[in-house]
Amino acid sequence: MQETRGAGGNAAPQQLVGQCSVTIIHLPTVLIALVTGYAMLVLDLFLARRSLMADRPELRTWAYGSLLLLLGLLAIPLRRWIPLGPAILLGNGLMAMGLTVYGQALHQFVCQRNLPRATWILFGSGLLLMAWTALHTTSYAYYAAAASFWFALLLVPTLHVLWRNAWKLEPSLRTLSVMLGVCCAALTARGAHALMEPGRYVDLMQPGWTQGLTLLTAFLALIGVSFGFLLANFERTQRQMEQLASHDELTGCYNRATARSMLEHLLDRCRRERTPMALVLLDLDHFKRVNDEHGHLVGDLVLRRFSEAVRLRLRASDVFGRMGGEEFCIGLPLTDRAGALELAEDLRQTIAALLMPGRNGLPLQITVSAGVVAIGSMQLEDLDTTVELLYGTADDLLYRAKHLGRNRVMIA
Ligand SMILES: Nc1nc2c(ncn2[C@@H]2O[C@H](COP(=O)(O)OP(=O)(O)OP(=O)(O)O)[C@@H](O)[C@H]2O)c(=O)[nH]1
Repeated sequence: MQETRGAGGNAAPQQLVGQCSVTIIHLPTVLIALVTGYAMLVLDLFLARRSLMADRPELRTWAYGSLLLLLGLLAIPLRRWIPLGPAILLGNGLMAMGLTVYGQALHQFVCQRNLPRATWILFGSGLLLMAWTALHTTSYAYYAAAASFWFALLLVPTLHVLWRNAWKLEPSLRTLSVMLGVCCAALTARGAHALMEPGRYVDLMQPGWTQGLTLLTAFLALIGVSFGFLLANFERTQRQMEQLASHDELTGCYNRATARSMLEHLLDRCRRERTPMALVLLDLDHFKRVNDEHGHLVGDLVLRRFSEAVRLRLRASDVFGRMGGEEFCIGLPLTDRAGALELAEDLRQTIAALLMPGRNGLPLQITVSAGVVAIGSMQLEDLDTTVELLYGTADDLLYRAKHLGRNRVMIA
């Protein structure tokens, strides 16, 4: 920023007031700062992409969007050497393409969908409108207004998707949405101002404050959006790694180690609160046959469908884990013997009634056997009652259920 000082750069402050001094933003400086900022951003994104983002295609898309914006900014000085119309068309075309690519990356990240086709149509129509403006007018104010409204409109579908979904996803997306809103507002203000006061838009480098302020705000907000997007990607990667460490990838249940420690916590809590609990061990019957006759892919599908059906029947406080292969366990807080038996029997019937698509679309049915152990406050007081012991008892009961012909529930 600098101050215009009228005639005589060393004028005293009183004189400045008399001469109505105006604070301006020095646009060449702004441009150099923005180019430097975007160059660093592009470097950061391409480096982050190499180290972390082999499986984050959205970040790769974002890196290319930033590169397009950088090239668009670098194209601005071309106005010195080539006619204004083509120079503006090239620079603004690259920037608009960069914003559209940003929209594509955000759509992929937020809702796993591509940008609506209407946005690409908007991009193409805007390019045609800019070309028409270049042919029919030499007024920079019209270029500035058309480009600003075009850029702002290109952001609207992405803003819409963000406002609807960002609050449920990674926290960084919230600040990102606000920054994108600020960018859109700054561009709209610039477009409106250019139409209302064309005299202030004779040239991009014309001294003044509105032109510089709106440009600076829009592009700085976009840099903020980019860092928000990087952070959101890191947050998602971290969440996915935590999920992988504690959950079974195929079924989404807790894995064996996590289920064990959750059951320990459950037992401790029930012991402290003197409330009953139960443990159910479930094992699919003749699962080897399913694999042999229908193939492993169908076997995997059966495991997924089975877990979904069980999960639907459970409460949020129940602990559902895959202990290995086709064996699952359920920890039931606040559940006595009768309640546990009712649930296990209910699950057995639900699974027996499930129809799944087998090889060549043939219907496939499976059954499950269960061993159930329930403990009340008496057994909880006995410190020898451990998860190991409960698990061992349920396993013996499950073995008996298998031995007696499968598709049945045995309870202690
Ligand atoms: N498709 C698939 N199969 C699995 C997976 N984990 C274990 N299995 C298979 O599950 C089968 C378990 O077979 P068994 O232990 O003989 O048990 P079963 O055939 O169910 O017999 P019973 O338990 O006695 O009724 C094996 O063929 C394993 O290869 C998995 O993640 N996906």
